[in-house]
Amino acid sequence: MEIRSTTDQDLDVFVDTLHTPFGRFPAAPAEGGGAWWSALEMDRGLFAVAADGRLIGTAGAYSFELTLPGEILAPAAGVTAVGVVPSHRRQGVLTAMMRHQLTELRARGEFLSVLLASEAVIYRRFGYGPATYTHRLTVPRHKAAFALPRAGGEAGSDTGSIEVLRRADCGEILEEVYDRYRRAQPGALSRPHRWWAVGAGQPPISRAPRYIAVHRDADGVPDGYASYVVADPGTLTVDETIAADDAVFTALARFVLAHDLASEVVFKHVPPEHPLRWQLADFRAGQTSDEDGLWTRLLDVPRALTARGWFTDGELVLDVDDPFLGEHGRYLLTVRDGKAECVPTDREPDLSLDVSDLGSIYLGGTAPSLLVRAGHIRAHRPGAAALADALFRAERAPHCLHWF
Ligand SMILES: CC(=O)SCCNC(=O)CCNC(=O)[C@H](O)C(C)(C)COP(=O)(O)OP(=O)(O)OC[C@H]1O[C@@H](n2cnc3c(N)ncnc32)[C@H](O)[C@@H]1OP(=O)(O)O
Repeated sequence: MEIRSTTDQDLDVFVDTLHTPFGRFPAAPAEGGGAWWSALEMDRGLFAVAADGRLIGTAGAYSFELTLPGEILAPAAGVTAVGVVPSHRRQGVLTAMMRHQLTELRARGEFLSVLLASEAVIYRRFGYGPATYTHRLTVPRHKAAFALPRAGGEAGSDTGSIEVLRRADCGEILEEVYDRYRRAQPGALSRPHRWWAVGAGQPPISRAPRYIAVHRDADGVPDGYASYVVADPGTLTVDETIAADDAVFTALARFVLAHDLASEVVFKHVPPEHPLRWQLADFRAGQTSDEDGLWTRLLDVPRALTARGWFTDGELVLDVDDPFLGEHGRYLLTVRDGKAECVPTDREPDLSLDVSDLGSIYLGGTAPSLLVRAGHIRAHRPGAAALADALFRAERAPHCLHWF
């Protein structure tokens, strides 16, 4: 078997080969727009080729920016389009592609790789760990009354307005509002202009018909939107709610929850620790289901740890094992005034962990102490896990709703 890079000329055969592992045929492009694969970066793709020349596997990567805690924007490879044809599964094809890809990413100078996992059992062995989470919230309309927030506060006061547009008429607004939002949201990914231009991905990037409730501030500047559609038997599904702040999110949520002829509203992506549930008069009104979002992999531990912002001072010695790449490092992490230094050390470790666990705690969405309790991370002294919790926390829960 051989792993080879793809070029633009390979797009059709790449898409065709990729669909076989999923047992599906490529769907017709969404109405008036491109198919999701029109955003593929074919200079970053890989084919696995069998000894007889047959194409048996694919993998790709997008060039994204990931927002790290502290509103730091870092380049991140978005691994995608991974598949091995059913006749050649469990023979190490994916393992060979992952090894090749990680080596290539490092050669390009990248230090972070992220993905959305089709199955949770696949990627930990390659050093990825679940790092962001998202909630699907379903609210029956008859239970959708809001409690009046006693203290008022930011979430209670909206001075803006909402207008309903059609997806086809407001692409530029969506692109602008999303871009402003993602720069301030830890765990969010950029949506390169190309995605919007070709209508790749899922709604509202794709041109599938959708209504867009656009929120504007008091000066008329768009600062949020909810992309939605009502389908039989009266389910209003919100693809995503993007908001500059809590007040805008609340205004948009109130708006869709008041939609006539909808018997229930499904918010596909509500960030963890979101106040919406607390704002409803009936605390049990919404049913939530949790999903993992972004899986993160560190390719250069000191670079990744010094890149993000920090919110508490402290010092930790981390003993990091990377079994897939056969590497091991012990680092002294020192945080002062929002910035970290990370240097090799011989000091006794505070925590021993696998690089996939470091990926899980990196964006602040998974408490290190949780992984200590789960038996993943080993704490070598009392207080080490609590200190790690305080250090790794982000300004708010990381969240990624970009599908790729
Ligand atoms: C980011 C994305 O694109 S997510 C999309 C991922 N693709 C899919 O889900 C499409 C359908 N599935 C597939 O194409 C394949 O089964 C893949 C890509 C998931 C795995 O490819 P394979 O070539 O079979 O993986 P490979 O042989 O290298 O497996 C390595 C190890 O992972 C395990 N493994 C791989 N996939 C799975 C799985 N789906 N479930 C359980 N174990 C798995 C293997 O058993 C093996 O374990 P071992 O080392 O203990 O023997």
